[in-house]
Amino acid sequence: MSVLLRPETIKITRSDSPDPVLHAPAPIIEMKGVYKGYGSGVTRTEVLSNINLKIREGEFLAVVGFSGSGKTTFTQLLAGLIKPDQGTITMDGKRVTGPSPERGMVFQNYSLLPWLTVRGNIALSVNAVFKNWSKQARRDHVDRFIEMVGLSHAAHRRPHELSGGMRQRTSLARTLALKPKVLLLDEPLSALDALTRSQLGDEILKIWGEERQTCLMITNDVDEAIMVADRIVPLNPGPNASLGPVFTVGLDRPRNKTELNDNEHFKGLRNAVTNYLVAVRQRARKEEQASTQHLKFRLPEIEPQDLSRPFRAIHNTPPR
Ligand SMILES: Nc1ncnc2c1ncn2[C@@H]1O[C@H](COP(=O)(O)OP(=O)(O)OP(=O)(O)O)[C@@H](O)[C@H]1O
Repeated sequence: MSVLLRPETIKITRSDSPDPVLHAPAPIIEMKGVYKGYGSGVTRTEVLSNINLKIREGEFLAVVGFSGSGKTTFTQLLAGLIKPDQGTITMDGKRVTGPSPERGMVFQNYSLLPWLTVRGNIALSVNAVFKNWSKQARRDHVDRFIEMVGLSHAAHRRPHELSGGMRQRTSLARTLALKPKVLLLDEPLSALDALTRSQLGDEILKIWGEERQTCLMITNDVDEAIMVADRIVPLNPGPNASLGPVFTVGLDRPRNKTELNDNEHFKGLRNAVTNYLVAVRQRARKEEQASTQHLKFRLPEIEPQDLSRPFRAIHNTPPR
């Protein structure tokens, strides 16, 4: 099994594809020397370390990483929900200092308001962002996005009356309806069963194809990343997680999962990304073991006492 650990960009492209570097559109988002950790003193956790990334306008970028590596932290930084400890994040050349409707985020756990219907959840955001529009225009807009995610029949239902897939569709429609320039998807499919996951993945791609937003998806599934992305960036295991080399996907769209299973390019790319992730995890574990090896505890030299029969203590007590 070959392990790819080259630090430069790894390009696995079809020979007839245009060179993705030469034809690269301008970056819409740029992260420069970004560090982020939580807590202070001995409880401090360094999560992300020296993150440098350019997200190109209109591209679909997937960030893959193991659980706990800092993927959510990464998306929250891009969304402006949290601030870097060091470094800068810019969008269209302007510094990201807080959340903005220009960067829409779809969360792992739907985060819908339970007392509102599908329409109500979407309308709440639309009414807040497009205050200047007429009531009818806002209503039509909400209906358009409900239809886009195939939920017209369930528009009146509340979250507890929806399946996981329908909740995630509502969450997606709510974010898309704000017409963000950049769509941030934080493991949007991870809570779904395999079939719904694949269907909703296809729908996200269809919508992305129509709207041509810039899209960043976080996932822990390499196959899923290859199915959707133009480029894949691994997030190395934390603490102090940094980004790995960029893998260019270069497969024609639309991509068909069943057909790709026999595609040599797909298999090669899957192996390359998976091997990279496995190798960096092994290296991280070894480094962790090495750093804790000197922490050996010396046990005090004491004889353990048998406390299982407390009555012996009474019998052994010398007479007064
Ligand atoms: N608000 C916080 N305060 C303290 N530690 C945090 C906070 N948020 C995340 N962490 C820690 O940061 C690390 C990375 O968490 P994060 O949620 O970004 O990873 P993740 O890759 O998205 O994980 P998962 O795939 O399990 O969702 C973890 O060790 C987590 O415990």
